[in-house]
Amino acid sequence: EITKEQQALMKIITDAYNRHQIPQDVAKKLLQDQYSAEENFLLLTEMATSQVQVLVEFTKNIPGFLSLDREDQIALLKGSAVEAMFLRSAQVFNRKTPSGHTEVLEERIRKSGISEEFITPMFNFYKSIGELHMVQEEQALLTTVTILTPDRPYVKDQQAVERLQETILDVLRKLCVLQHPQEPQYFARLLGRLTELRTLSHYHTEMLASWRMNDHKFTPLLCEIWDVQ
Ligand SMILES: CC(C)c1onc(-c2c(Cl)cccc2Cl)c1COc1ccc(-c2ccc3c(C(=O)O)c[nH]c3c2)cc1
Repeated sequence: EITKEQQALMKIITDAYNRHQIPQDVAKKLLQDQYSAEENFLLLTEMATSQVQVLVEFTKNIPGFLSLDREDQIALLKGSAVEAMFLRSAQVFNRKTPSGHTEVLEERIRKSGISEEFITPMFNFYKSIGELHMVQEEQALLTTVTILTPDRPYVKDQQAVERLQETILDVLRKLCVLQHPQEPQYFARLLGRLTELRTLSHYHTEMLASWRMNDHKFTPLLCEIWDVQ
């Protein structure tokens, strides 16, 4: 079962995950009433930029992350940003509370210049995440596992990242058994979502290329993290 130090680790990560969220005044912008493709793209760009800032702050709270090589920290952030944002936006879609963000977020994503071939897998993913009914600890740990993926491009000390990731995977596996005793393959299903995230990340690269073809501008932070412009 989960040891004392694993409990402590899970608490640190879950508290950090809940603490670092998009500011409500930024999220509320989703509710404003312009719905042109241009307006939707600008709003989503603002949300993504704010989400990346939140992600950077969250990552600093992952025990051991700041002890990694500085360049590897950057490589892990760049390599996982899109996947972490898919997980975070999936949470918004599967939130039960009538924040109203769910409908407008879906509407804006569907009408922001993303081609149908990417929209379908994207919303299939959101649905498959919803069906997992993850508790918040599982969401926080799964995002952390995604960030600590050793084989991202340009990571030098993959072993160091692997050691950190294995520590988190061990806690997540035990938590899944505790939270879903009637579903022994639940942990495997969670890890299956990480494979789906990689595919979405490849689609995302093409989404960026097609937005740029139509002369869409990104913010400096997004250009840096996504190596565009
Ligand atoms: C540059 C733009 C156009 C872009 O490119 N690819 C993607 C993109 C898309 Cl379109 C889908 C998935 C991942 C990415 Cl990066 C995006 C938009 O990324 C987003 C959009 C929306 C949120 C988002 C919204 C609301 C909330 C929320 C709340 O309401 O309380 C709490 N946290 C939230 C986060 C995050 C990131």
